[in-house]
Amino acid sequence: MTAKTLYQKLLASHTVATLDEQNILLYTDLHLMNEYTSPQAFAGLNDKGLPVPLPGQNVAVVSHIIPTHAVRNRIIADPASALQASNLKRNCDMHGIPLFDTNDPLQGIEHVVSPEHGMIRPGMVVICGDSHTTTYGALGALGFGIGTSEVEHVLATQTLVYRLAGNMRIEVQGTLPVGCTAKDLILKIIRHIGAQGARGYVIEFCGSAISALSIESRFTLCNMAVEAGARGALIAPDQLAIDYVLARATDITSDMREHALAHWATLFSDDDAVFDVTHRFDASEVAPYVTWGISPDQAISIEERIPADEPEQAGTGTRSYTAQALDYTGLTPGASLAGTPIQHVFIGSCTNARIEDLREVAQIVRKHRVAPGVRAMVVPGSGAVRQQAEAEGIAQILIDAGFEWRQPGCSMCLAMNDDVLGFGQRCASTTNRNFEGRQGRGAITHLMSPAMAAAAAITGVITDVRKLKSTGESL
Ligand SMILES: CC(C)[C@H](C(=O)O)[C@@H](O)C(=O)O
Ligand code: SF4
Repeated sequence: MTAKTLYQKLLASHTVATLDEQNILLYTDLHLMNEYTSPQAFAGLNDKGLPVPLPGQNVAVVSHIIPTHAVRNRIIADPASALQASNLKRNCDMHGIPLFDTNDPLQGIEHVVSPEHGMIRPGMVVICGDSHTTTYGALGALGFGIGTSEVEHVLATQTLVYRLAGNMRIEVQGTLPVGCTAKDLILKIIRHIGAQGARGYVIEFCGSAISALSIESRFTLCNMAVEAGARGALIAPDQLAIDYVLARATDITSDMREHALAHWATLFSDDDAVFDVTHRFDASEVAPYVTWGISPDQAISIEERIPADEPEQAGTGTRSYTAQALDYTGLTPGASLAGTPIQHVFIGSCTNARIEDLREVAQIVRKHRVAPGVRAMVVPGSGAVRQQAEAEGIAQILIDAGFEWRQPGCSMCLAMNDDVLGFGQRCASTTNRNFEGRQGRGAITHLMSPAMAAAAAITGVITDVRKLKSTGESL
């Protein structure tokens, strides 16, 4: 038997048919949907009069357009968004698809909600019309985003035509320094391999630093793999991942458990498996990372200087991407990012709005106040996260510090609801994309960890959280 990577094993167990050298028909265990990328797919299906044969293997969550004002009954004021939500409900009802609707107490961001309920399990193929479906690699599931036409195909057949990807391994050995998190690690990785550095590949993360990460930190890591262009991200499931799943997947009976455990034990890359590309990183070299530009790979450690402006792309006469980015973000080449004033702090998104993230923020802002002139909001990733944070007293710490404590949703991660930043506003954000206008027209996004965003909130400027700790200002 030839040695296989974990990715190849997952493909082998889900291949319905080989179509040609590059494409297979892939079976999918779970299809997640949101209100934003599903309407045309349902319309196509309904026009053709096709049923959804396996409705229980599809789940929908209202994520993107939902308002996050802290009121009990959320009403979507924007007519187009309200229509998307009501269409989703109608389509789910029609086809018997489970839905976390607008006012479901467990609603939230689809990628936060689904693992919480034990829906994501090692060895699964999970797809969604959303690029951050790579998140599920944290549990040893192959997750990836699909387009709307594919959503229709999946609804009708639970399969899709899948173009094979290459195998990339990213090995991280060593220990993350104090004050550094999975977010800093992934920003460093993306900075080094580039926003297209994993294009065409599924990344398998491995090494002692990866094994040492909590499951929530692994979600953060795999979530952002797509920002390096990856078609998927995987971490071989270990005991931590198995315990996480078994604690939540209450439908796994004791008979099924033995079978599941035996299967999950096979989910690793064989020793002799061949990777097309391997990158190695040393976790001890990670420092808090912050983006300075308009692409997630335009990131530097807080100790570095903003890169020099390259006036034009060599010989092309067109402005370099660095120059364009600096123009947009209004930063000075050669200056330090530390000390840059921010007007807004956003703690949220499928990258960093889980309970561990909020605990970390609370620990830093406890007994502090959000700096004058700064608006800071926390948007929990799901209703369950929100409830837990309230039960643990975290919400109160955040409120006492002056944060807005909001209802769950995507919110200002992409400003598709009414949480939109004003022109020229600079935001310390725990999200995953810093594209131009992502959080509002003319708004500037600095991606960073929850700890770094917390430090920015209480100081009003981009701040090295490690310095804050060493001066005893926090805790
Ligand atoms: C709206 C959706 C299609 C999009 C995605 O695919 O990722 C969004 O979630 C994002 O983060 O930009
Ligand atoms: S939280 Fe942000 S990145 Fe995640 S699904 Fe929503 S919009 Fe996309």
